[in-house]
Amino acid sequence: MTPHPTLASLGWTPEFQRQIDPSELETLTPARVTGVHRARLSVLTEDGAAELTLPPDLPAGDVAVGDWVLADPATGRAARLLDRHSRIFRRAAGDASREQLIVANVDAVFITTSCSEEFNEARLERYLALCHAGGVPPVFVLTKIDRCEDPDAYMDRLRAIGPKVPAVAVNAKSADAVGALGPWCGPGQTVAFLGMSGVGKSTLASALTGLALETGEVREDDMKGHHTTTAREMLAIPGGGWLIDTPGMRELRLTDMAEGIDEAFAEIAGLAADCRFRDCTHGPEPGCAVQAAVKAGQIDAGRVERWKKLRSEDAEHTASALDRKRKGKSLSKLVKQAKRIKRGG
Ligand SMILES: Nc1nc2c(ncn2[C@@H]2O[C@H](COP(=O)(O)OP(=O)(O)OP(=O)(O)O)[C@@H](O)[C@H]2O)c(=O)[nH]1
Ligand SMILES: [Zn+2]
Repeated sequence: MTPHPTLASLGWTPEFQRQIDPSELETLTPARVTGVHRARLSVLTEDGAAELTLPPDLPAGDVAVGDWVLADPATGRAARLLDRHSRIFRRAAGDASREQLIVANVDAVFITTSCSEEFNEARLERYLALCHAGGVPPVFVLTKIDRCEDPDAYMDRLRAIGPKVPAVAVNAKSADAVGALGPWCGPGQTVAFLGMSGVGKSTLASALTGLALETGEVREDDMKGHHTTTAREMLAIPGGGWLIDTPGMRELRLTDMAEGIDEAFAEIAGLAADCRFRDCTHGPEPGCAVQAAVKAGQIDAGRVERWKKLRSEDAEHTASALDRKRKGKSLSKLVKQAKRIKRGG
């Protein structure tokens, strides 16, 4: 039988403690969300796994795996949602101003890529932007180094797009892989994987958790039997941490992401502040600090082009979503008017 977890081992920190009044703890219990269902949450508390109902003012869409709630054991309800320190989100369909939460309270995201044709700067920069937008520290994980002549060349390319992002190189199938990810998977730490299909995420996730995850399934038995600390979407890492592996995380598409772009391209965004014109397109106009830096060989021209492309895509995305929203509003106005006319009002 697995011993019951402590709050700290579940990822509870002083940051969450500060959000609650000590008197609240007389009746309420902190609980980590391990599954979000239509009207119900699966959680882990110091007493083990439990199911909570949702209060009317807390829709399931506002809660994500990884969140902390205060549970009321008397009613079996989630009484209150605590502020999260990080999240992965995408834009809600049709409304770019609304966030659709994917996961919450993640301490590190492993942006996973391999030493192969799949390696793509533009895509990795998008993943970085997604992490920055949600306040999640990224870590680069380069896989398949055993199949490559010169993994260092790939490491150099990673350093070029994220000089401050920690990077590790592994053979995901070797016994050392778990140790390489260890620094981010200590007690109470929560991690998740991002990356294209086939780069080795499942291989690494299986190695970390000791579960056979290749099939994307965890047997029902494991839920009821001995592994009471293991939920399907938040998996215990022996020796401490937690791996969040939700369908939402797996299905995250790169076109969904927003913001975080200027942080992923900090050195370029910083220069743009020095352009002569405030609305500089960083193209042919005079006094462009970005183009000047390219000419001086201080920044990479390809990277500037990718930055511009991401920013224009982002602007387009936001504009079209706003447009749809406006159209939706005017349509509902028309419908209301029509109803009024019908009623003779
Ligand atoms: N030689 C070698 N093979 C690897 C490495 N990482 C992954 N593989 C193999 O590559 C294939 C795909 O790995 P997965 O772990 O399933 O990749 P994934 O990212 O989970 O892919 P999806 O499940 O489709 O998202 C498997 O056959 C792995 O055994 C590595 O570092 N070295
Ligand atoms: Zn400029």
